[in-house]
Order: sequence, then structure tokens, then C-alpha cells
Amino acid sequence: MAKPHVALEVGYDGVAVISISNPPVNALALPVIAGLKEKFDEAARRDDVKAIVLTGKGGKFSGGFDINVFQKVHETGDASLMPDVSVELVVNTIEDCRKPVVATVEGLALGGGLELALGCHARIAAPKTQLGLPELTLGVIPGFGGTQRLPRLAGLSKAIEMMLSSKPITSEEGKTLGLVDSLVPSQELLNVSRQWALDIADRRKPWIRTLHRTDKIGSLSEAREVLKAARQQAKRTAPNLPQHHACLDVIEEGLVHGGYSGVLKEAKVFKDLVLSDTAKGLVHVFFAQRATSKVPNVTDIGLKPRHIKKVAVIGGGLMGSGIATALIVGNIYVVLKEVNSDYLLKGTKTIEANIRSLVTRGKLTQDKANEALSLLKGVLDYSEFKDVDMVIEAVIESVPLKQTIFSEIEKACPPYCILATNTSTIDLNLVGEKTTSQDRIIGAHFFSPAHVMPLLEIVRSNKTSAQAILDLMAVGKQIKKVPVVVGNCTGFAVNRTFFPYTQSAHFLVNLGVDIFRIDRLIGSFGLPMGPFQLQDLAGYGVAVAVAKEFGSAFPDRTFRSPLVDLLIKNGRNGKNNGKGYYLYEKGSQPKPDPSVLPIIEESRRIANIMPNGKPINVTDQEIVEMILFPVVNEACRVLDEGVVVRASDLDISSVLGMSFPSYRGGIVFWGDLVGPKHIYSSLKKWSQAYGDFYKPSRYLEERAAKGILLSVPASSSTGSKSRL
Ligand SMILES: C[C@H](O)CC(=O)SCCNC(=O)CCNC(=O)[C@H](O)C(C)(C)COP(=O)(O)OP(=O)(O)OC[C@H]1O[C@@H](n2cnc3c(N)ncnc32)[C@H](O)[C@@H]1OP(=O)(O)O
Repeated sequence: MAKPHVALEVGYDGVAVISISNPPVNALALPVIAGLKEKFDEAARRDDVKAIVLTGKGGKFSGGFDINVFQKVHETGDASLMPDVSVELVVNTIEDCRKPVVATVEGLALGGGLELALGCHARIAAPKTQLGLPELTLGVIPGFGGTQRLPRLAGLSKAIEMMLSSKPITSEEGKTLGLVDSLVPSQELLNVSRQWALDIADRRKPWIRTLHRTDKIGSLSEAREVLKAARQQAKRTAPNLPQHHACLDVIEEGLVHGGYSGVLKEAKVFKDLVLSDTAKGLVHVFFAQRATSKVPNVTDIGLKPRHIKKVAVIGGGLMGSGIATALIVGNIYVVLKEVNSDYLLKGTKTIEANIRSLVTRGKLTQDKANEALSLLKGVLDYSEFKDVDMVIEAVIESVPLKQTIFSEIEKACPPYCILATNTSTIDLNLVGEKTTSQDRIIGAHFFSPAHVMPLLEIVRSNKTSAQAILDLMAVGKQIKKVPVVVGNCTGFAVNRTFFPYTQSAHFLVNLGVDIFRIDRLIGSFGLPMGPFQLQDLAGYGVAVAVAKEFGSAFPDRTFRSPLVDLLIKNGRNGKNNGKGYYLYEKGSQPKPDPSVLPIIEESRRIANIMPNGKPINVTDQEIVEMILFPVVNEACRVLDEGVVVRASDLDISSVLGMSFPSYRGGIVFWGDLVGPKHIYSSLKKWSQAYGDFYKPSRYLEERAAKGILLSVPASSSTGSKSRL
């Protein structure tokens, strides 16, 4: 790959075109920043240069500052690796340049990329260019002056909205806001920009230094009202994220003391934030997500994904209809098969409702929704299966039923067709036992609701072909999921890792801890809801089935809580019938139900695990740890057995499949941050007090003893086996 560089070309018109080249997104790597400084200095010096145009090669302006540098800062703890771009380059070299500078913006201008453009004296953009400051998603704030210049160009409210939401706008909207000076077709972009720059030089167009503008930010009292509302919103929606409040403070500094003062404060706060645990977690998640597309012996052996045009989904229940929805929205033709016309109608109606909800939430236009629905066909037999490229079976978790279906589809489908199952627990070898097509059998484990949750866990057995894996990965990407390839075992990587989550919560309740306290604390930790509310939502049938499956696979560490059976016996079935741990009434938030407490007391009596029959005394922190350390412990076993390619695959899966807070970097990353030693010694202590449920795994014990992080890949000397 070509090295990142910056080129300067001076035309006969006296315009110097400075272009950034660092494929694929022209990230502002350190050599690019040094190159920009050098070329701008040269252009400013040269007598044959009247004006300057700044552009990005390959149809993209820039995807922002090179995030790899953040990673280096995190590895070394040295924030001085960050160059002084904001004052040195953007203010002194570009904005205060004695020659006008025009940004030619195409494709995308994100983060530091957009901030460079904001420092220029005008911006000419191609249609449909993405403009945004997504830095908060990386745990930092815009650091090249964006907190100061965006409000001065787009207005305070809109700028705050863009920064706090991290969502990009199009250049069309940018033009309406005043962020973009002119919108021109791609092929005219450079010529219009050159002329614009010359027009500024010759005073035919205004020469605007954005940092000095005040016309769009209103009076200080108005601005303070806007900031107050934004702070309240940040408190509600991002309570654990320091960067939101920091961003607002920095904006305020500029409003009160002027843009330059704001730029200085921004630089300082940026450097503090870049070293925060939040930034470490979010940057890790950024790279973890991208790493999932690299699977050894699958994506690196020269195979090309085949085009999957038609997919059959078997079963129109909650999962099947969600999967079918995701596929048709992703432009894939779907045949939905059910056993009778009533079920088929129900499945089709659910898909229609899913699509409607996507339209209502602004995720899909009505035209796209109609297009998607036109790709769906309901069937009651296998005649349509003769030319399908892939089948995804999504029926109930019954081994004999799945085995029958797989031997039927083996006959009904073409020999190249991929045979996938959406099972969340059953061994793939068992599913395909009655076929001779083990190489085409694969797990396509979606998370509920399948048309919303972004994770696709792709499960391979030791017989699944690389081509089948690659094809399913491509389908996953086409339907906007993040595919993570994992090995075959009970619960696979994600459910297996998180099985102890609900288990520990039940263990704690039976040790005498209040369920609502547990839910509250897990909510404060950052999961969208606690384990009991989640159980209410999923329905107790799932809890019973999963406990049975895991109980037989891992009897040494399964806690048989009497509580769910007691709830069912008492006529409670969670959200399904409006009564579980919480009460559910239409239009209002779930309310803790005090009448559940006697049932919990009964469960405690039956379980009989409270030391001396008395509730244990634990701190809030211990509660969170007693729930999450067993999860880390199981993650260790998953790593030890080689069920995932790399530890970060478990991190991204925990974030996208289990809603583990992304700003904590995922389950293994968080475990490393907390420290394997502390986790080990805590589990050891609890296992001595409360039994084997907390027993530390071999992997954790070894890592704690040797002082090695959990995420460090196992060397061959540790004797770990891979299932991949
Ligand atoms: C001081 C400043 O204020 C601080 C900053 O600027 S922080 C950076 C702000 N910018 C961002 O957050 C944008 C991050 N990038 C993205 O959102 C997306 O990559 C994108 C929308 C630009 C492109 O998306 P997409 O086309 O799906 O490609 P995607 O797979 O994500 O990226 C392609 C490659 O570019 C890399 N990349 C993208 N943006 C990058 C960046 N800013 N720095 C370093 N690498 C980057 C990715 O890691 C990936 O590398 P890989 O192929 O080796 O895995």
C-alpha cells in the first residue's frame, strides 16, 4: 500500500492544490499532518501561489485524525504523541494564512477531517458528502478546533446536536446551515474551488476566519439556555460519559472568552480525555469491530464470497420473522416457510409490523419499505427451495425437529446451498447428524430482535467449509450486521459467556440480596437494564430452556435457582402477561412489584444457600462484581478453548449482542482494566464462602499468577486448543 503523503501542485492560475493521500479514508496520520504543515508553509512562501485549495485523493476528503495514534497513546500512556495540530496547523498555518484557503470536500469529512475544512476560508462540497464530528464516540471531543468553529458556522444548537449525537449530516444540509459555501457536482469540484480561492484573493468573495465569527451564536444568555438544556440531556442519556459534559464546557469557554481561548481549552481537555478509560474502551471497540472481518484461513486464502440472491427462512416466529425482515431490508429475496397458513400469516404480519416500526423510527423510507416487502414470499412447502442460495432454519430449539428439517432441506435445495441454523445453543454436529452435508452446515445466530440487534454470531463446526463461512459473512455485512465467526460449543461464544450473568444474579438473590437493587446497580454500570428486567422481557420459557441446556453441559457451575419455577407457578410470566418481577402497564415504565417479595423469600428457603440462614452483607461494588466476574471467568474458558479467533471478538460480541457498555470496551477488555489478579482473588474468596459456582477457571488463575492480561493471545506453550 502507498505510504501516507501530502502532495502540492501549483497550476498556471496560481492556485496550489494540496492533496491528502492515505487510503482508504485519508486518515490524518502523523506523516500526513507533518506533510500538510510542510506543504502549506511552502505554498505560503512561494511567489507563484496566490491561493490554496485543500483536497483529499480518491474521492474522500478525510475520515479524521488517525485513530491508531490514540491506540499508541493508550499503549504508552504518553499523550505527547499527539501533535499540536489545532493551534500550529489549523489556526496559525491555515486560518491565519496570508493566502486564502478553500476546502474541496467530497465523500466524507469526519472528525479532524471536517475540522481542517472548518479552518479553511470556504468549503465547496460534492453532493451527498458526509460531514460530522464523531469524536465523542471515541471518548474524546473534537480536538482540531471543531468545538469552536462548528457553532460559529452551523449555529450553536445544531453544532451541539451534531457533536453530542456524533451523527454526520449531508453536504446538502450543510449548505442550508452555512457550513458549506457551495454544492457542486463532483466533476466541477476542483475548478469551482480554484476559482473560489482566487475570488477570495481578489476580494470578490469574503475572506472569512471562522474563529472570529460571532453572528451565528446568539447572545450569551441565549447560548447559556441552549447549553443548560444540552447538559440536562447529557446527564440523562450519557450519565457515565465524561466527554459529553467536557464538550459542552469547552464550547462555553469559547462563547464566554472568545474562540481562541476555546481552542486552547479544547486542546487541554482533549489530551486529558484521550487517556481516560472511556476513550480506551471506545477506541478498542472501534478496532475490535473492524478486526472481526479478518478470519484466519477464511478471509486470507484468496476465496471470493458468492452472491447470495435468494434465502429461505424456515419458521416465522419471533426470530424467523426478524431474520426475514433483516434480509429483505438488505435487499435479499426471501422465501418464508411455515407449516400452515395460520402460522404463515402470523409470520408475514410480524414482518410487516417490523418494517412499519423501522419506517416510524426513521430507519427506512416508505419507498424502501415497499421495496423490501416486495422481496418476501410466503410458502408452505419446499418447492421454492430448488434454487435458494442459503437456508436459515429458525424453528424451536428441538434436536429431533432440526434434524428432520436438515435432512429434508438437504434433498430440497441445490448442492451448493448453505444450510444455516439459528440455534442459540445446540451443537451443529448434532443438527446435521442425519445429513452428509456437514461442510455446508453453519450457525447463523441472530440476537433478538433480529432486525435490530447488530450482531451476527457465525458458528462453524470443524467441518464447515471456509467458503460457507465467507458467504455468510458477506450476507451479514450486506444486511448491516457485524459478523463474528466463532467455534462450536454449548451456547457458542456469546450466550455461553453470558450464561453466568443471569445465574449470578439469581445466586445473589438467593443469598439474600434485593433484586431491584441488583437491577439498579447493573443499570448504573451501563447495561440498558438489569438481569431481572431482562428476564421479564425475554419470558421465563427462555430462562428455563437455557438453564436446562447449560445445566447438562456445565453442571459444575450451574446454579439451579428455584425462583423462575416459583414465579411461573404463581401465574407470573414477565412482560408477556404484565406481571413478573415488575408490573407492566401499557404506556408506563415497568414498576418494581412488591408482591413478588414473598415468592423470593420462598425461593431463598428452598435454595438454602444463605450462610447461617441470614442475608449476606455486600457493597454496591461487590454486587456488580459478583454478577460480572463470573462472566469474565466464563469468557476465560471460551478463550482457553479457542472458541473465538481473538479476545476482542468477545468484546465486540458482548457490546453488540449483550449491550455491554461500549465505553467499557467489552467484557474481556473490562476484565483486563479491572485486573485479572483482583478478579481471581475475588472469585477465589467467594468460591470458598459460597461454593464452586464462583470457582476461578484455570486460564484466569494462570493469567493472574503470571501477571498476564486476559486478552493476550495464548502462546502454543500453554497448550490451548483452537476450535476455529
Ligand atoms: C483531533 C480529532 O478531532 C480527533 C479525530 O479526528 S478522531 C477520528 C474521527 N473520525 C472518526 O471517528 C471516523 C472513523 N471512521 C469511520 O467511522 C469509518 O471508518 C468511515 C465512515 C470513515 C468509513 O467506513 P467504512 O467505509 O465502513 O470502512 P471501515 O471498515 O470503517 O474503515 C476502513 C479502514 O479505514 C480505517 N479507518 C477509518 N477511519 C480511520 C481513522 N480515522 N483513523 C485510522 N483508521 C481509520 C479502518 O480502521 C479500516 O481499516 P482496516 O481496513 O484495516 O480494518
